Amino acid sequence: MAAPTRTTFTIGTRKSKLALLQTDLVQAALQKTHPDYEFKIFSKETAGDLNTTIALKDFTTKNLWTEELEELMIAGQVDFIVHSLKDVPTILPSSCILGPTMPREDSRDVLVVKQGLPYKSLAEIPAGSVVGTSSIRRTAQLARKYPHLKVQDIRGNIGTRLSKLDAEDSPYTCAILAAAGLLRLDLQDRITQYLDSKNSGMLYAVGQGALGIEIRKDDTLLHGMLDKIGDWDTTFAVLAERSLLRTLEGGCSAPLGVETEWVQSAEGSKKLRMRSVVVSVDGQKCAEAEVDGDVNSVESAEAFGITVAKALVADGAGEILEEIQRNKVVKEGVAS
Ligand SMILES: NCc1[nH]cc(CCC(=O)O)c1CC(=O)O
Repeated sequence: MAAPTRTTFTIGTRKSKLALLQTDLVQAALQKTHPDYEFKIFSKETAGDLNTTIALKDFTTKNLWTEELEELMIAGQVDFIVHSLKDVPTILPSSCILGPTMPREDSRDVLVVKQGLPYKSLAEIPAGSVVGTSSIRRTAQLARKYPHLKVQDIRGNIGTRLSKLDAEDSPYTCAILAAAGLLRLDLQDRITQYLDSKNSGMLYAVGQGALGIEIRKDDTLLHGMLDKIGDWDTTFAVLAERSLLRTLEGGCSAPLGVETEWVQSAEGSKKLRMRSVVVSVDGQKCAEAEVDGDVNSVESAEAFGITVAKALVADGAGEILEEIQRNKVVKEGVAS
């Protein structure tokens, strides 16, 4: 007798407002392509949600946001997990894979100015002002391009960060956040400036703005279903970005920025253009690469990521990353 057909699926997610909203997007898309199936949501607070004091870059475990949900999926309690792709480690447990990626939200970082202050761009923020961010990537790029600004940690969910920024006695003049989170939460009014390579030299995180749908590797039924809501342009772009990050082996704490776009080449073919930067935390050293690649399959996307990594290493990225790794080892040695 054939195995009974599964018609009910449980989606695992973190409990934050943004995570739940993103899960709703995936649920709605699947419900549309598979109207006869039922998609339930199981939400859970993860270690990453609960600990908001330790600086993110000092965590040694890299998958604070993903590990517990993965365990539930491997145990069969949930069928797939919806993540913010940028929080998903580049190496997954051997029994898990990412499914196709849905169209990406705006992938850029944005400037958010404290309520009541008049500044319209990062360039207008006065010297000595404090920028709120806890990301090593944003800190390093700010140190490089805006050395006259100071950076201070700002932690928590997006709503929490905005309240910390706006608090009357807050030290911050502005904060840098991902556009995607603000747009999804209907907080577009708070976006003062979209940041990119041209207007500010700020590149975004690998996978930013995209959703990562993680499934069990052997779940071919679900993989086939996700194919119907996936978008190849997004899937190939984020595969290439993740391959670049994996190759550099910096994990989620690498000060790596990317900017990926599809461009029409002179010969009329479509190419994936990737700008990338690795910056030392103090902003003193910087490696950059801009490469166009023929990307039209999972394999060519991953190969392209490796090509970009090589170009970055040729420009000095290896030394910068080794130095960060050395400092980490020293820090952990002192702490233990
Ligand atoms: N680092 C936390 C995080 N993970 C995902 C998002 C939302 C944007 C996205 O999906 O990329 C954010 C907030 C931020 O960086 O401002």
